[in-house]
Amino acid sequence: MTLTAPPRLLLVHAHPDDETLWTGGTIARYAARGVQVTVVTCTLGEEGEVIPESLRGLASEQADQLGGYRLGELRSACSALRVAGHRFLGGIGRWRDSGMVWQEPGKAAGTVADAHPRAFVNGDLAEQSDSLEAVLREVKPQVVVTYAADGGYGHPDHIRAHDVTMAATAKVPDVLRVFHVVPSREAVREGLDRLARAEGMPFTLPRLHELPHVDDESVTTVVDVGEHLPAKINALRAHGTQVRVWLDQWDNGTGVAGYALSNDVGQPLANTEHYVLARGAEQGASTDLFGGLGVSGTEPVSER
Ligand SMILES: CC(=O)N[C@H]1[C@@H](O[C@@H]2[C@H](O)[C@H](O)[C@@H](O)[C@H](O)[C@H]2O)O[C@H](CO)[C@@H](O)[C@@H]1O
Ligand SMILES: [Zn+2]
Repeated sequence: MTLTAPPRLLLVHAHPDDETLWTGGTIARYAARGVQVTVVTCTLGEEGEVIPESLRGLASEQADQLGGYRLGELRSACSALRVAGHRFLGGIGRWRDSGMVWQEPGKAAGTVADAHPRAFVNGDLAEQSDSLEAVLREVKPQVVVTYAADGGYGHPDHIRAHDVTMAATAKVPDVLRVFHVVPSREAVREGLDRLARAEGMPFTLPRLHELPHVDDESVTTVVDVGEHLPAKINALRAHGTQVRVWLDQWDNGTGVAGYALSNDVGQPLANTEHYVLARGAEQGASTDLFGGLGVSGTEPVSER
């Protein structure tokens, strides 16, 4: 019997919670198919806001212990999604959450956080790219996922994660495909319509233009994650300082699910996650990150 190594997927995310918010269904889907999934997180999320009143003392401007707490949330979420391996870029604590960039009239863009000496966006891009390259050469993923050049919604750490990933993967030829995870306009629109019809959602219902989204013509790959939404919901719940989950009649399997971050803006949970192929062969990639690569072991176990 010849043993072949399992297919390998590696995802690069900026903060603890992004792996689930952006790609939780995809991770659960491929892990369930025997794909070895590795998540690289670039910071500990130290500058995040804190939803539960009882935990607000952890915030950076108080005890500054949120990073350590979010480490525990991340581990629980990775377990719920069946992540096989996790790394912090440059090792745990190397890079700090840079904070959100804000623009006050007459003031330069930036935050107190991004003046921190370890702020991710202030780090040396070459050092950061070398760190990721080392992980890529160790893990040897066929497929890598990160954000598009705008970071998905403009957060400076997300933009830097994109830059680091594109620089590192360009130096590792064994990476057969690089995808950018993107918010599909149609999926966001349909999800907001579902939330609008549901009763009792406790969040502010935004309009489409208030949520990040891309034109669906740019989407190359639509991954069906419907059967893995329970795992994604459990992982979202693990990130309790950052996310609140709302389920409407979910137990009958046909309900409506949504979530909100600390800004209390409702966002839909969709049955699909969407990608733009940034590098590699497009043939076969329309519904499967590994489609057409001839990498066995990514089809459902029942179909083998
Ligand atoms: C999903 C994500 O990237 N979250 C980041 C983000 O958090 C948001 C930020 O605090 C914003 O000001 C809030 O309105 C929003 O609700 C938050 O989700 O930025 C944080 C600071 O860099 C980061 O820790 C968090 O993971
Ligand atoms: Zn983030």
